[in-house]
Amino acid sequence: MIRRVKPQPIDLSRFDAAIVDLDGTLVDTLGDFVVALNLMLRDLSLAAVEAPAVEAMVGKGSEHLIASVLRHVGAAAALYERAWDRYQHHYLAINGAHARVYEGVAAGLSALRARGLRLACLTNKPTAFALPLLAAKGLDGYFEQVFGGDAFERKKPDPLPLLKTCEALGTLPARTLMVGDSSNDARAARAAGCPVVLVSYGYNHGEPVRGVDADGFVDSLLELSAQDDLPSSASFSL
Ligand SMILES: O=C(O)COP(=O)(O)O
Ligand SMILES: [Mg+2]
Repeated sequence: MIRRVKPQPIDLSRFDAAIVDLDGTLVDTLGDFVVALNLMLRDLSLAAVEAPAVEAMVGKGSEHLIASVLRHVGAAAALYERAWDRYQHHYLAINGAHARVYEGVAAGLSALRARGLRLACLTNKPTAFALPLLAAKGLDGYFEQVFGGDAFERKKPDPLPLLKTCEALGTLPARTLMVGDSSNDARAARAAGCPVVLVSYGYNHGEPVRGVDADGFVDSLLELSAQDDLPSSASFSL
C-alpha cells in the first residue's frame, strides 16, 4: 500500500537547531571529486573514472571513496596509501573550483537563522577540505560549528557525530533537525533521535532519495524555511 503523506509545512518552532550536511546538500561538489580523483588516478597510471560512477560512491568519506575508486578501476588495494596522499594534494589544490552552491541555500540558511535556529555543518568530508570550501563559497558565516568526517571516532551513518554535534550546540537531539541528502544522513539521524528532512537534489549513493526513511523531503533549503505556500512536491510527516 502506498502511504500518502499530506503535504504540510514543517513546524520549525519545534527545533532549536539544525545540523546540515555539506556535499549534495549545500554544495554540488561532484565536479571537484571527479577532477581530484582523475588527477590522482593519472599520477598512479590508472584509468579515469566517470562522474556517474563517482556520484554513487560519494557520501561515506574520502577513505571509502578512494578505496571504492581503486576497486572500480581494478587497481590493487595496496595502492591506497599513495592514492590517499595524491588525492589529498589534488583535492586541496582544486577545492571548490568545480563545485557550485545549490539554489536556495544561502537564502534558506539565512531564513533558518532568522527563525532562531542555531546551525552546525556536519559532513563526512575531512574537516581540512570542508572549512576552506565553506569559506570559498561564502557559507562559513552561517554555522556555529563545522565538523568533518575525521572530527569524531565514527562517521555518519553512525549516530555519534550527530550526538556530538548536539552536545557542542547544547541542544537536545529531539529538538535538532538533521538536513541531508542521503540515507547515510537519515540513518544517523534516526539512530541519534534527530528528526530528519532530505533534499531531493543530492547524491544518495546513486539511489532515488524519496525511497529513504525520512520525516520529509524538500526541493531546496529555502522551501524548508518557508512555512507558508509550500509547493505541492514538499511533504512532511513531522
Ligand atoms: O563523503 C563525503 O566526502 C561527503 O560527505 P557528506 O555528504 O557527509 O558531506
Ligand atoms: Mg551528503
